[in-house]
Amino acid sequence: MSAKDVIIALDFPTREEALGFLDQFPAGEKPFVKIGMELFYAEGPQMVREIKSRGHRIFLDLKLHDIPNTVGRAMAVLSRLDVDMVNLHASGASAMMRAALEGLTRPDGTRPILIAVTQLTSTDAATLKNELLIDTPMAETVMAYAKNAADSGLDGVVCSPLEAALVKEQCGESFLTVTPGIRFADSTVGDQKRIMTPEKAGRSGCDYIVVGRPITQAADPVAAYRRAVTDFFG
Ligand SMILES: O=C(O)c1cc(=O)[nH]c(=O)n1[C@@H]1O[C@H](COP(=O)(O)O)[C@@H](O)[C@H]1O
Repeated sequence: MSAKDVIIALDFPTREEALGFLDQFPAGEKPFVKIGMELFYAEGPQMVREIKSRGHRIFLDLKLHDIPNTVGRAMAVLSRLDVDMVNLHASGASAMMRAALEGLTRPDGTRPILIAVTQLTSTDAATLKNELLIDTPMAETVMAYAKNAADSGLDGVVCSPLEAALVKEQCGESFLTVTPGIRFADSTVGDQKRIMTPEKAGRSGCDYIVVGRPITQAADPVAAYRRAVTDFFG
């Protein structure tokens, strides 16, 4: 199942802004995109269908986290949307992850890729210890969540690029690592804490890098996307 690609985070508040962004790409260039809470809450499932009909692969990033029954039933609804990847929080624990997998699987046995967020890339070691009250070091925490996700039958995790190689080592080469927290050396870091350049991420066992503001806020977004692709593939 392992693949490699750059996913653009379409973090826009309206359909017009999201489509306006995509319209800058030439007709034959169809980047893999992520639709997150902002765009989905604003525009709903129709936005997903419209972007899919334009030929993009879609990671629907809604980070589900609730009791197993609720997450399983919500995943069954999401499975009717033709998305390629969905996610949940691994901290919801294994019963929730198994319910999600079951809910997501369509009657014909197919389903989108399901990945689990381990620790958000905006969380650093101090926050982990002082606010989340997790005394285990970051890498060990991410690894424990990743193993739980793998044991629950999920396809991979969202982690920072800093942990990707270790996840691959512990959970197997085909277990996907989807990594936000990507910044060019000359990018603004913003709220991200565990970051890496696309170039280094490409050499660190990341299957997919998720890049938002360094592309969407660039003066030339198409050039910034191509720069990320070139750097990532090396
Ligand atoms: O699940 C995610 O996609 C995600 C997990 C995580 O730990 N960190 C993280 O930044 N993300 C998402 O990845 C994107 C990163 O955007 P930028 O920081 O603008 O590159 C955002 O849409 C986040 O919601």
